[in-house]
Amino acid sequence: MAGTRFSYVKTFELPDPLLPETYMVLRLDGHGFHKFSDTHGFAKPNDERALQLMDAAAAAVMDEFRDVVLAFGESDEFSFLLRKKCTLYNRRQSKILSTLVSFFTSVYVLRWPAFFPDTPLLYPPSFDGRIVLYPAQQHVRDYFAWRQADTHINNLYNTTFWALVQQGGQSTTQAHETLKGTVASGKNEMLFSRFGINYAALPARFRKGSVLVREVPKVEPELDVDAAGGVSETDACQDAVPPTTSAPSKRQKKVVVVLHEDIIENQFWDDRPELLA
Ligand SMILES: Nc1nc2c(ncn2[C@@H]2O[C@H](COP(=O)(O)OP(=O)(O)OP(=O)(O)O)[C@@H](O)[C@H]2O)c(=O)[nH]1
Ligand SMILES: [Mg+2]
Ligand SMILES: [Mg+2]
Repeated sequence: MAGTRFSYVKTFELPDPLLPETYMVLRLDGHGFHKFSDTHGFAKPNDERALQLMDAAAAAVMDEFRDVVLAFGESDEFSFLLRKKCTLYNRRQSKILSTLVSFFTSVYVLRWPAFFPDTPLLYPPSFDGRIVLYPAQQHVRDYFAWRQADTHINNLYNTTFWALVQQGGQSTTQAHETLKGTVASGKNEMLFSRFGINYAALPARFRKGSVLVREVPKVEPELDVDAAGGVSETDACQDAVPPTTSAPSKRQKKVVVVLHEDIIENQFWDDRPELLA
């Protein structure tokens, strides 16, 4: 259509390049998942199937987009770190954002039946997204620390809240009242003394969220891929290396693994200097 009298409209389309040499963090979040989780009967406070489905969709994003070097997920959100030198789509913001968010959403829908075999998807889920640029390594560290601290705060609150309701017989209004003004130690104590729950013993997935990185598997990957390709905890999400019993060799391929470990302290980052290279 170039050259027609209509083509001037193209000049209204503005470029939206992202600043070069900066870390890109893309965060997506389920739209109206309070309702979506209720409608689809998610377990409270944490639904393992739903969290695993989020992990599977995020792993698929990492398989598709090699510039994504790290992902962190909790609840209905996932954050993706794209490497500093990334030139994907010439760093056009709307192109990167819309493509990754729609890809994630498609995989979420495509894989739904594998994780919820007995629950039909009743309406289409959607995810919003944003990209934030961070100039320094410390910002990236602090960003991911912020999200993991949020995971812990929310999970401790939600675990105590639902224990008060489900085991303690309180109404949701009463449970909110009970928790008003409490600090972390108070909630831990309440969980233990009233409900016999040792918070630290709860699944790490719930307490720490999901951390996805590419790694040469330390052990033979458990190809726990069910009929529809579902993945499970700590597993290879990408094409697995051929089974071997020998030490990792150069021929072994990195795969996306799902971890549930601390990313606030230095250890995680010291072990993986390539993430912030
Ligand atoms: N029962 C249950 N609910 C969950 C789980 N994960 C997420 N949710 C729900 O999803 C919500 C996510 O929070 P938000 O993203 O702040 O809220 P939202 O309803 O998605 O609203 P917007 O993001 O603003 O569109 C939580 O408040 C829960 O209601 C889960 O594992 N189990
Ligand atoms: Mg949401
Ligand atoms: Mg959310």
